Amino acid sequence: MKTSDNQRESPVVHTRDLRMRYGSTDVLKGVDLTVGPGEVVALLGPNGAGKTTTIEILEGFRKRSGGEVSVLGVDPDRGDEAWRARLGVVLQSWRDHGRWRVRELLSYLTLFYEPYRERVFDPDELIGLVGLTDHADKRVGALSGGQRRRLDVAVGLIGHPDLLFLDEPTVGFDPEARRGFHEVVGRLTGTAILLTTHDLTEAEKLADRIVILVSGRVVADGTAAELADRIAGEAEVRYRLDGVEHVLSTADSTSYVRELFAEHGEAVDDLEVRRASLEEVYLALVRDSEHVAVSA
Ligand SMILES: Nc1ncnc2c1ncn2[C@@H]1O[C@H](COP(=O)(O)OP(=O)(O)OP(=O)(O)O)[C@@H](O)[C@H]1O
Repeated sequence: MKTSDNQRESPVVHTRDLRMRYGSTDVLKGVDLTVGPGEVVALLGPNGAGKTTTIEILEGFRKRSGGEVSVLGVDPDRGDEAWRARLGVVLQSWRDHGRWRVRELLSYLTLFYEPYRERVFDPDELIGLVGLTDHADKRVGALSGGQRRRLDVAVGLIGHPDLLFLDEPTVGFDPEARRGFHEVVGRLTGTAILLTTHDLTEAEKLADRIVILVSGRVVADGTAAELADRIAGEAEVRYRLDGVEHVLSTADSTSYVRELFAEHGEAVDDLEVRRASLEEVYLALVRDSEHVAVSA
């Protein structure tokens, strides 16, 4: 679903001036965050920026110091079981369930969701979706790190959540497992997702919108392309003409390429148009924001 469509409906997550203080340290300094129905939002930021703290407040695991928070229309500090059953949570690490078997655990968890949800996942369907079919009868404690993480994702999804929190979901995945996970997320429909990650390729691939948090403040919020426009209005165009390589920067690469072909047609070879990568955009925004935070 497109961001513009989502924003017309009431958001599944909405915070205004969210604040968190540990002792005398302010770690969230007025965070405004919105996630629309079915929207996938990536929360990025350096270590210690406040991403996990934000997610834990939204999940109802941590009590905020100030500001307004609504998750699925409810203040997380007052969320009941029925509210919790609409959420899926994949934390950074779980330490429980080692003696359970994969299918057994997921089947058991459906019992919690069934009284509240119209639809829960069939455990075997979900096991297939996360690529654990060959391990369905294994004890959880005997899974590899990556297999364990796939199970974590399955645990988060079993109740067919309206909103799924994923805190660094693919840490420890091999490239194939990561791709498998991205496919799983891509196939989910009707579930809004708020994920944290340090993998910018993952953020760009999965997210409709990217929110960058630095030192407890949102410093950027938009699609990857919108963020790129903020720091770099120009794209780099490379091509080869009569065997000679040309490289130039232009603010209107579409018109440039159109004119290039109109003039030279098939003589143009190896054409490449490159905008700033999300990594370049991210590093520039974080650098600027940290500079402002230090000099303020
Ligand atoms: N229980 C706590 N008591 C005191 N300070 C805390 C507590 N939990 C987190 N902090 C501090 O709050 C700040 C934000 O931490 P948080 O875990 O939210 O950051 P993060 O953006 O998720 O970082 P990372 O990318 O490293 O996971 C950090 O400076 C951290 O040391």
